[in-house]
Amino acid sequence: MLTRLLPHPIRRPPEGPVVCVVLDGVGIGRGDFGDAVAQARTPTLDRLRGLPSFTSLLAHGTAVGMPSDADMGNSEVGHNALGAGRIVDQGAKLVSGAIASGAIFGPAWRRCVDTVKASGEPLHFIGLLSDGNVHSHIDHLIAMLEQAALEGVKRARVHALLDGRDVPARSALPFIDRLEVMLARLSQDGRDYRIASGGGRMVVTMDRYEADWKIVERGWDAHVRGLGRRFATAREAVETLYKETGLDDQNLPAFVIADAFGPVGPIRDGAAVILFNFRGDRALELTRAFEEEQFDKFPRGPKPRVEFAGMTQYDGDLKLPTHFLVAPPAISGTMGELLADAGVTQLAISETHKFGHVTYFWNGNRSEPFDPAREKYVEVPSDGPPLEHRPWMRAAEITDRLIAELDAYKPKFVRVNYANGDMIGHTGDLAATILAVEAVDLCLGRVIEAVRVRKGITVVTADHGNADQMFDLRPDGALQVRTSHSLNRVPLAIVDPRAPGGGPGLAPPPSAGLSNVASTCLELLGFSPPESYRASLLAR
Ligand SMILES: O=C(O)[C@@H](CO)OP(=O)(O)O
Ligand SMILES: [Mn+2]
Ligand SMILES: [Mn+2]
Repeated sequence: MLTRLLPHPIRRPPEGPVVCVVLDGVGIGRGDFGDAVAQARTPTLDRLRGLPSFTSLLAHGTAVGMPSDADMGNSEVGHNALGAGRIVDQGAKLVSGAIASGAIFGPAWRRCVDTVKASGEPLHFIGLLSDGNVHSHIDHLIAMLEQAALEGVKRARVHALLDGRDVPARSALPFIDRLEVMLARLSQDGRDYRIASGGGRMVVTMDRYEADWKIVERGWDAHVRGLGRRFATAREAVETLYKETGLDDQNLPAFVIADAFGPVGPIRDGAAVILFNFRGDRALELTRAFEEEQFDKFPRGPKPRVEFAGMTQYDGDLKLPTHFLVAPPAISGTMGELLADAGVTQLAISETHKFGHVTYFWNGNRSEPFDPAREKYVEVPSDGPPLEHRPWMRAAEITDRLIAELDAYKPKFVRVNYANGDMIGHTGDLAATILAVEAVDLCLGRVIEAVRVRKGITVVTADHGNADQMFDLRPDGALQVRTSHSLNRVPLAIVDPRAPGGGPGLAPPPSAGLSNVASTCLELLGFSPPESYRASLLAR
């Protein structure tokens, strides 16, 4: 049953809105030359640091439901924690737990294995080949390959998406080598296990929020139809493409592995396909291509009649995919749902790259509004790549629209995501990332002022770090460009012009993290947070 929000005994909501601003990928770094946030000119952030209502929050590891504190944060777990007000065990943890207990090899796995044992077609695995633990983990793939061999599956094919975004920029080869050793070991006793296709995750298969279906089409052509440039091995593909394009893993073009008989692993009728990514945003479009009868996003060709399973269910509203190996994190009673139930109008706004972050992730991996009459979701269309050529992205347009909606739609609660620190941080381009942070700071200043004029409160935070750490120190002492998120803490500031000093006093509980923000926003809106939520950051 849904908890009802009750009025707070003492706190009164402001006359205007409460606006929660998520500066995606803007953490608190070491202030050194590799910290693009520290290097940027940020008068607004500087001002926030001087408020009594400024603190820092944990945004990685167990504080956001990851298996360990060595795991960095990411947008999914960060926005889940922000929206749900609790720490929920996340995909990374649920899947490794399900492997340890064997629960992953349940009914959906059975269907796949039985299908290929009956047809003689291969069991196909598609997913991100790294140990980033943001979308996937290579250990999960290897555990499933071993189990398949144990259960007598004769043929398996891996369609390997190259990462370089949650792991070092050119780290594909060690992962490929590790997989090849495993595949060679399993290709005995009449078994035939091989890599069949692949490509860089940002250009092949892993699009999100329908930013560019071409990306999925490239993957479909390579994985399903066996169409694309042919190589004898994945190592040869990657080495050749490095040399020819100069690109890093995330942007390498698609490739197909072929032998004397042609492509080794097109996906044909009678096969089974497991999408082994556990995170949904970049898995949903390929899932739709496999599951939807009517499909017009790209010329799919005849839909292969295959048994399809996702690592988990990626969308709880759309029930996609139908079959999945591991039950997704159960996240209900998010602050969006409670506010909708209480009749509070809400606006969620971002540009395409992060649109689902403030809707789908914020709402516990559900894409639909709870009450369309009281919620407005605004997507500002993003630019195409290369994003580092436009580090300001759509920050100004988001800000224009947000301010316009404060008067037109008059929402009581707003959540907005600025993508720049994260999306440009992922390119590894330090100069562009400094500009990205400056663009966001300028817009943040505009938002705070617009909210102040309308007698509202602004809450500023971030979902994880990224721009705050643009280099890693390698063991040999050399610097290496860092394209992945950081493990740093993130800022939290509340601007409430009613309070002396410009913001309320804070009393953050020990190890306060992103999951403490929802209660804080609910209190600022004049509600008592539910018992099940983590404590508010406000001093009593
Ligand atoms: O781009 C993505 O998919 C991830 C990194 O893998 O970034 P974020 O969690 O910020 O969306
Ligand atoms: Mn993010
Ligand atoms: Mn990111």
